[in-house]
Amino acid sequence: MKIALFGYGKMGQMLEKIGLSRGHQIVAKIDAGTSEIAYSDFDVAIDFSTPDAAFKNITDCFKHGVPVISGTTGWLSKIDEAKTICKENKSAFIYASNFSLGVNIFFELNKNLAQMMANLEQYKVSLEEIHHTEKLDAPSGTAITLAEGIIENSLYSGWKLEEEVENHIAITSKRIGKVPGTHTINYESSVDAIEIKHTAHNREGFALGAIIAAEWIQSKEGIFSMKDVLNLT
Ligand SMILES: NC(=O)C1=CN([C@@H]2O[C@H](COP(=O)(O)OP(=O)(O)OC[C@H]3O[C@@H](n4cnc5c(N)ncnc54)[C@H](OP(=O)(O)O)[C@@H]3O)[C@@H](O)[C@H]2O)C=CC1
Ligand SMILES: O=C(O)C1=N[C@H](C(=O)O)C[C@H](O)C1
Repeated sequence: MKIALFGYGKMGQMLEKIGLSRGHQIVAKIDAGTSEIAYSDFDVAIDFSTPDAAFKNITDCFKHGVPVISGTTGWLSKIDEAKTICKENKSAFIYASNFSLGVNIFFELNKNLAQMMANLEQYKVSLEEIHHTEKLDAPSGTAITLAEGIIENSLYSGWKLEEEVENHIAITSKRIGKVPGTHTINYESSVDAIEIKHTAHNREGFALGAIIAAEWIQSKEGIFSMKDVLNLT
C-alpha cells in the first residue's frame, strides 16, 4: 500500500516506522511547507497534523478520490462538513480520537460502566486526561469521546473543561513532561470511589491502529469508525 503522511511530527514518524514494518511504502511526507501534492501517487492518506491544518488536508484528499485516516484532534467543529465532502466525492473516511486497540476497548468499557452507574445518584463522575506539554488542544480528543460515551448512557447533558457545572461532566486536562496519554474516569461517592484508567506507554499503539485502519479502508466507500475496523460489537 502506498501511504501519504500528512504531518510528519511525532506521530508521522511513528506511522512511518510501523507502516514500513508492515510492508507498506511511504510515498509522501507532507507538512505546512509542501506546495505540490501528487494525489494520484498514493492509495491512502493518513493525517496526524494540527487542528488548523486537518480540515483542508482531509477534504483536498476527498476531492482527489483519496481515502483518509484522520487522527488529528481539535478540529471537530468542522467534521460534519468534512463527512459531507467525503460522501459527495464517493471517498472513504475514518476519524478516531484514539486509534489504539486498548483505548477502543476502554471506550466500550466506559459506556458499559456509565450504563451501570446511570441510576446511582450518589456517585459523581469526573474525567482527567494527562498529556505531554507540546499538545495543542485541550481537552484531548479521547477525553471528549469518553465524555460523549458517558452522556449517551446517563443523565449528564454535557461536559465542561476545568469547571463544575450542574449535570455536566467535569474534565481536567494536565500537561506534564512527555506523557503519551493517560485517561482516568472517576465515580466518587461519600463512601467509596470507582476508577477506570488507560495509560499509553508510548505512541506505537496509536500508529499501529491507524495503519490497520488504512489497510482496512482499501476499496471501501463511506464513513467508518474504529468499531468497524476492530469488529467491536
Ligand atoms: N487519534 C490518535 O490516536 C492520536 C492523535 N494524535 C493527534 O495527532 C495530531 C498530531 O500529533 P503529534 O504528531 O504528536 O504532533 P506534532 O506536533 O509532533 O506533529 C504535527 C505535525 O504536523 C505538521 N503540520 C503543520 N501544518 C501542517 C499542514 N498544513 N499539513 C501537514 N502537516 C502540517 C507540523 O509541522 P510543524 O511542526 O513544522 O508546524 C508537525 O510536524 C494531534 O492533533 C494529536 O492530538 C496524536 C496521537 C494519537
Ligand atoms: O496529542 C497527543 O499526543 C494525543 N492525542 C490524542 C487525543 O487528543 O486524545 C490521542 C492520544 O491521547 C495522544
